[in-house]
Amino acid sequence: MKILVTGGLGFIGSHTVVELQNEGYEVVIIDNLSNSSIDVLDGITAITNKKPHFEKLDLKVKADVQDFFKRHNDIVGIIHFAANKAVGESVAEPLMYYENNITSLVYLLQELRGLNKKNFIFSSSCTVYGQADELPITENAPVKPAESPYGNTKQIGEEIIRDTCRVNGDVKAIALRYFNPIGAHDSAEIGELPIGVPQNLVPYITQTAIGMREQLSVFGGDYPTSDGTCVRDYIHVVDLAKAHVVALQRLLNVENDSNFEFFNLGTGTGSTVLEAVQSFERVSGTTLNYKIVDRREGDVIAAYAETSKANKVLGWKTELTLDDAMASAWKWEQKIRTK
Ligand SMILES: NC(=O)c1ccc[n+]([C@@H]2O[C@H](COP(=O)([O-])OP(=O)(O)OC[C@H]3O[C@@H](n4cnc5c(N)ncnc54)[C@H](O)[C@@H]3O)[C@@H](O)[C@H]2O)c1
Ligand SMILES: O=c1ccn([C@@H]2O[C@H](COP(=O)(O)OP(=O)(O)O[C@H]3O[C@H](CO)[C@@H](O)[C@H](O)[C@H]3O)[C@@H](O)[C@H]2O)c(=O)[nH]1
Repeated sequence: MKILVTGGLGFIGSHTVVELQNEGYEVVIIDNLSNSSIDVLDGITAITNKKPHFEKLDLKVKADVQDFFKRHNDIVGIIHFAANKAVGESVAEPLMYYENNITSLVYLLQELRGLNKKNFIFSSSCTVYGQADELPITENAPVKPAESPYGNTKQIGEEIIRDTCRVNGDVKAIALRYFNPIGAHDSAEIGELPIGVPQNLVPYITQTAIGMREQLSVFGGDYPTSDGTCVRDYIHVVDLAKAHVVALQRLLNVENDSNFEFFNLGTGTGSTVLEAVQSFERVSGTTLNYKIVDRREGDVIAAYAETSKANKVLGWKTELTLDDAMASAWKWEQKIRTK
């Protein structure tokens, strides 16, 4: 069965391609390489022994998207990762974010018309909840006004899919709201490759430990949490990737009342920034140079998932720990810097 993975050479997409291939799916990747490298294809192939079909294509170019689907009208499922994802950049360049994240989605959904199987999985984010009133966060928590254009593209994206499903009963869609994906494949063949100075915690930690950055700034030590630092739900990217396979299987095999569903994907456990640092120090055997500095604008205090919907309905739960994720991120960082 042929599955299209957009953004399949990116961080989460590449790990999902591996899990799909492991389950026997035939994978076609679209990526414009705006935030990834063609080398990732070799990394995937080294793990699975099967090179996925790859097309360098920009989803913002409607004619190219239409042409792609003319040649691949036997696709039975689409997993749509391709998007810009840097929160700060989206504040500075809102139209770039709206153009890329929204038009790509619309062009893909338009092409569902020509497919016999119209199954669609969308990468959403826990950012849609903002600072939730209650923790852990259930799928019933209200969607809060977006803090950034990036966050808004995820909210609008979900609405576009909901509206599409409402009038097209044969379209089946699932939005997956990721908490904080981290880590790398255990083989260290693929992992996270941020361009420039990392904005996210874990790549900043590993780059500090390897000597590329002098010191980790811990943003805020006076939050109302157990140690004063923010709480997040860090999920191993391999666990996250596997959730896409079960979500796809649900779309392919299960008849249910709703043709648009959404699920939180997290571990259900919150960790503070300092607990994440301690986990890294534990598994790497290094001492990290860090300093507590002022709060970062826009950070929510705490976010972690209530995962029982995904556990029960998808039959999925995380298997890997924060320590596993940190160990894999460290292994990956060490491998790419010694290449
Ligand atoms: N990483 C996170 O913390 C996180 C959290 C929540 C949601 N998400 C969402 O998950 C998805 C994947 O995230 P990621 O961390 O793997 O990001 P990533 O940047 O590593 O991967 C995205 C891929 O999409 C490609 N791409 C972007 N625009 C494209 C276009 N117009 N045409 C073709 N390819 C294009 C990029 O080159 C890249 O390879 C994104 O939609 C992101 O918003 C990520
Ligand atoms: O150098 C750093 C980087 C981060 N942090 C802190 O670490 C935590 C996690 O930060 P980060 O890794 O940047 O993740 P989030 O800000 O939670 O956002 C990520 O997770 C969201 C939910 O999935 C996505 O929407 C965003 O795109 C993605 O960047 C926060 O408390 C940050 O203040 C630091 O203290 N120092």
